[in-house]
Amino acid sequence: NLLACSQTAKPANQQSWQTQIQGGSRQSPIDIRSSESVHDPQLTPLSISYDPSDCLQIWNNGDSFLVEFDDSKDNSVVSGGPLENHYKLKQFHFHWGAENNRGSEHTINSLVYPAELHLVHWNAEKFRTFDEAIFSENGLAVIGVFLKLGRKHDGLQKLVNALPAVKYKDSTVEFSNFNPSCMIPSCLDYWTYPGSLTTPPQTESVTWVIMKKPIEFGDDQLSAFRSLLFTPFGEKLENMVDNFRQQQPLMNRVVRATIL
Ligand SMILES: NS(=O)(=O)c1ccc(C(=O)NCc2ccc(F)cc2F)cc1
Repeated sequence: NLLACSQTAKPANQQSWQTQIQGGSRQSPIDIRSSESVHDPQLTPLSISYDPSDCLQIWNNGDSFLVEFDDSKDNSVVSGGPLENHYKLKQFHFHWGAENNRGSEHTINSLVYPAELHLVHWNAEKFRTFDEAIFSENGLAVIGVFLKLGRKHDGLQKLVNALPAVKYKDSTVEFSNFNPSCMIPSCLDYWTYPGSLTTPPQTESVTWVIMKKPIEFGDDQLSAFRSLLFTPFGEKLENMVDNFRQQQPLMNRVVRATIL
């Protein structure tokens, strides 16, 4: 069992306030060194199919804003690639920085992106609920997509327009008919490795699938992310920025890469 412990010795790159999971051997995020990744010919393309009618609401949970999906049906699923089973989409969220030189959780050869999207799925063939899967081996599959600044992302604008309604922590707003497929890059090449949640309880239940190609979005769209607040209504205003974890030691893990 993984006990969060704040008093263990921390590797140099570990920020002091971050908990270091005691005995954690597969923590996320990591720096992906492309030259050290292993090309695995057995890695097939991901099969991603989302139903926009499963989209329910946006929730500011004080860490990020989550776009939550109805996972009671089997319409929004990912399978294939490194995944043995099909995994249902539960929510997606982002991590970003206060400035453009930081924000992503994973890095590629130490290159940082200004933001990173996480599409969070749970193994509905092996577990009955998301909460059960989150604490189980092979429980979750998270697709990571890097965001770089450039042209405005037309598909994202609908989401950006809804953010002022969830400015404060613990606010939610109804949000429907959004297809997350618009945020998946056209190139389906990816890296994959065994890891963890990047926020507490940082359980080591995640198969990570990091898309090699970033998507583009605009400065104004990133500014809208930065206008959200960590704090609830009535409390001191703290902009929701720099909600990313530091990279963790790779330890005894291999990152595999597709050859598509
Ligand atoms: N950034 S990430 O993609 O790695 C990530 C994904 C999901 C969660 C999450 O659902 N946390 C809430 C939560 C929900 C249920 C539960 F049992 C425990 C728990 F932490 C946290 C981090």
